[in-house]
Amino acid sequence: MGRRKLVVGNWKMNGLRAQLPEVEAIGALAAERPVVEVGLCLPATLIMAASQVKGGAFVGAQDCHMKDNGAHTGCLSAAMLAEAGASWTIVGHSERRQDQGETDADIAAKALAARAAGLKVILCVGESLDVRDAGGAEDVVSAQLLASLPEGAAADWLAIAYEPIWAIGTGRIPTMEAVEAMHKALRAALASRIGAGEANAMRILYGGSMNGENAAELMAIEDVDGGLVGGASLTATKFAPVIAAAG
Ligand SMILES: O=C(CO)COP(=O)(O)O
Repeated sequence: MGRRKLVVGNWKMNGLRAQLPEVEAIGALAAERPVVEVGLCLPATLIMAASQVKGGAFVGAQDCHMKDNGAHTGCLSAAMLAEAGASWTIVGHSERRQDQGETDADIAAKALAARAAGLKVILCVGESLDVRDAGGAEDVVSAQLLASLPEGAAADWLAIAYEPIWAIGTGRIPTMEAVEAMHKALRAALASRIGAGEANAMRILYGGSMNGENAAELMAIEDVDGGLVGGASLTATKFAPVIAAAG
């Protein structure tokens, strides 16, 4: 189907300038493996310095505001992040949906703001453990995806990350069958909104305790087009086998 694998590290609230050598080492790994698209979504304070040493990796942000500018103390617009050197941003991570109370509508608006500033976007969705245990997680997450999907969603600027909340930072992952079923359902949901051609071209990443041990198996699943990686992206040593597993 020709979807280039996309492997992105999300450093969350981790990283000072002392970690720039890790960025540089990950950038070197990415340059060695151009078949995979590799990036790091960093704390905003590191974006500018990281873009000087990023090698073959792209540098991204972890969130952006939905407005271009204005009275929003402490927030950063997509244009600010782009100017600092970001070429991608995450929107809708479950930690922000939870900690900052972001709604599906907020997330769609953020994605549009990012696109308007020239950023590519990783839009995150995923279910809680209660939803997983109750059954029907595919329907719940598909509905969440369609509710937060921005207008004009297209594969050349948007990727989706499926991140089961209960798998984030826990060392637990769903069964391969469950991941396969979810990614298939999400692609079908995308097709219902943007058409089969665009949906087939769009990358759907898996995230949640992905590491060097499980990445190859996860990324071998037909509709898994890469990973959004937290803890295992913080050093080049840990991230290297995840990147290698993608191609
Ligand atoms: O939330 C995640 C990436 O956005 C996943 O984090 P972990 O890989 O640390 O579980």
